Amino acid sequence: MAILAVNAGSSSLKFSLHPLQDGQVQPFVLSGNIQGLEPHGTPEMSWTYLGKKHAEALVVSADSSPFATALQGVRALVQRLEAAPDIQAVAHRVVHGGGVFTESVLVTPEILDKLASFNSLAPLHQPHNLEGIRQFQAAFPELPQIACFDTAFHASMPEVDYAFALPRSLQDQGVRRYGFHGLSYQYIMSVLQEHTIRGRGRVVMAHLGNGASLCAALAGSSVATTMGFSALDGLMMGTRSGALDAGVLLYLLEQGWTHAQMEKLLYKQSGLLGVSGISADMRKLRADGSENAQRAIDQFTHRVIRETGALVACLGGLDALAFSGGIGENDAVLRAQVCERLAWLGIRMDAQRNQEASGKQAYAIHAPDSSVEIWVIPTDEGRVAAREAAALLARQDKATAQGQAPATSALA
Ligand SMILES: Nc1ncnc2c1ncn2[C@@H]1O[C@H](COP(=O)(O)OP(=O)(O)O)[C@@H](O)[C@H]1O
Ligand SMILES: CC(=O)OP(=O)(O)O
Ligand SMILES: [Mg+2]
Repeated sequence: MAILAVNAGSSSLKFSLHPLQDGQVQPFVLSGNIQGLEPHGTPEMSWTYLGKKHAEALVVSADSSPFATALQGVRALVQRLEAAPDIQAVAHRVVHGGGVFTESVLVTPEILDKLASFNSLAPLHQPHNLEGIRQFQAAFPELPQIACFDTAFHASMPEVDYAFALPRSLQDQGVRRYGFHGLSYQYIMSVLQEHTIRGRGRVVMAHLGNGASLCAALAGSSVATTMGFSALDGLMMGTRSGALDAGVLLYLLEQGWTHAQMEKLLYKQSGLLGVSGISADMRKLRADGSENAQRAIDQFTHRVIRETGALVACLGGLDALAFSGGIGENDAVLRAQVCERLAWLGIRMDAQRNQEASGKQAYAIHAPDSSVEIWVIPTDEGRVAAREAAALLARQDKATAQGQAPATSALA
């Protein structure tokens, strides 16, 4: 038996198949990624199955889109794998659970409708997430589809952090900070706590990928995060602006900008791409070497430093800092600059270990005299989604067994 995890991110579709042993989720046997999902893009699917690497270009038919083709590609792949364990459920990363879903749920048509009402709060993600659920439901109608929420990890945030300074009536309508990347933070936290007692203290986790955010955790629970009501707030990202003075939006409205133009600007034309005018991809900017590329990188780095300082203030100090996401896991220069500028906290990085960290599992990069531990932890949102799904199925089985118990004893 196994759980298939599907993670439709803003720039890629990731999938993984996790066998279950005695109800416990094992590391994946299949792991893959599809890039090229932008409109008119050419989806390229690459995957590793039982340790062997494969790649395939997917052909988008005239009546389809790159994203729908990608989902069909994953479906077809899992159906043709040889010796694959039977899939027991599909676990989907769903970015927005609003204030309603604070834990993973078995998807029903009513739940799907409710989740669709959050589409405009995460337009780069939520429609993709839900399309994934619909496609897999149609392809495998006998399998439970389980939604696992990015927002759920932040349900522990205190009101003083999640409330905006707006009239209470708006908060009652759900206008508040939710926070995202929760599956990633849940994973990073579990690995950190496995490796160090500091994971139970004051921790800042940096998920720096195409979408980027920071989370402050105390004793393993989220107490503050940089993303807000939508996945636009906080850090600068690949194509998203991050935190922006709301006055800019009022100005643009006054200038006649439409909702669609503003949405495109904030979600797709800003961030590293907008500032550099070159690319949203940190690797390309590092390789570019131009002044515009450097300006974008410097701004990105500065925002990470500035927001880390704010979260450390919320925590009243720092015991451990963890880097993750495509940039956090691989960009040693960014990690070094962030740690250097946070030296006032007693942070000391081991330069050699920082260079060695990329590609390793949970690697400590602090120097022996550092008062803060620094870790690089490759994230695995799929594994957390699979764990969530396995736990939900186990709870259901238990409830069913308990429901049957009186009938059994009555028979006896
Ligand atoms: N070696 C590297 N150095 C710097 N940045 C990298 C490296 N490898 C990947 N990245 C960056 O990671 C980002 C994508 O992160 P990822 O977490 O995979 O994205 P997503 O949010 O789609 O899951 C891109 O900006 C990419 O350039
Ligand atoms: C919430 C979010 O920004 O997700 P991603 O990093 O996958 O874009
Ligand atoms: Mg991501």
